[in-house]
Amino acid sequence: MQAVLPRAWETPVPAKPDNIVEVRGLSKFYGSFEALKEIDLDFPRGELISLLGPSGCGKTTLLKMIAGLLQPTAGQVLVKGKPVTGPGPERAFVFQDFALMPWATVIRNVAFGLELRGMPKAQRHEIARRYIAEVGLAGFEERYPHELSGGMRQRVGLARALAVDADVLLMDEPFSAVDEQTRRKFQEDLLSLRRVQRKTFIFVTHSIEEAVYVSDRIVLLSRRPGRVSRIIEPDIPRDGTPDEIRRDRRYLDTIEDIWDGLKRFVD
Ligand SMILES: Nc1ncnc2c1ncn2[C@@H]1O[C@H](COP(=O)(O)OP(=O)(O)OP(=O)(O)O)[C@@H](O)[C@H]1O
Repeated sequence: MQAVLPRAWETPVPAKPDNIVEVRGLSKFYGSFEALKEIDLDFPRGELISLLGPSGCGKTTLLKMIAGLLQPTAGQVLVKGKPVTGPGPERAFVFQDFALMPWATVIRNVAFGLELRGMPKAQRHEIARRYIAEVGLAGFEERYPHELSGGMRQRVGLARALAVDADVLLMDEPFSAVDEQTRRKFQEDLLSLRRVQRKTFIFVTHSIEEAVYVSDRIVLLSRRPGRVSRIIEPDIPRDGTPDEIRRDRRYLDTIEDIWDGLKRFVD
């Protein structure tokens, strides 16, 4: 009997993953010091991805190369399929110290990226007000950074990044400078922002718990020169309360599993 061959139009075409950022063969030397080695990574659109690894493994270096703030020694970063040669409007970097202008009000700080683009004041302030409200700072538009707590300044930094409507938000330890309560509140805000906006968040953290709690995907880097050691997709329930999630067996087991992998890199 003759074998029945599938006809061309019946052959399923595998869907191309929608990767907004692709990192290909990326290496970085600082002089003769090798900080990162041959990194290959895909960052799917709309996901929250964290970079985790021992101190000095090159997390910030990787983030800055994705931002276009630092040139790789070898390899390249592609954003929407195009090679990165410098910073671009589709990526916004939220700095660790949020780099707010101390002499400018919250609204001016949030609207600053739009001001640089030459957008008229009324229009940029309308947009800025929307994002200030979205990060929970309505009513603080006319305040100055020194009048705000660390957690509030952090939100201003986030609102500024959101206001320029970048597809990718790059965050270097966004939760490091605040107390635990603010940190947890901010994590919830980040998760709800991710639900409503289809942004891709890439962030550096030192906290395994935090990475597991907020991430769709965790990239674990090895000790320097940093390489991709593992990629973890935490399978934890997202529909419970924060306390329920933090008590869930899968959440706790994922933390344990990552710690097992990480502790061999710690001296
Ligand atoms: N401009 C620079 N010149 C020389 N060496 C650098 C420079 N920037 C970073 N390094 C070194 O490269 C390595 C990676 O630095 P990077 O800040 O990317 O690591 P990291 O994983 O973010 O560190 P941490 O977790 O401690 O914040 C470190 O050993 C660091 O000392």
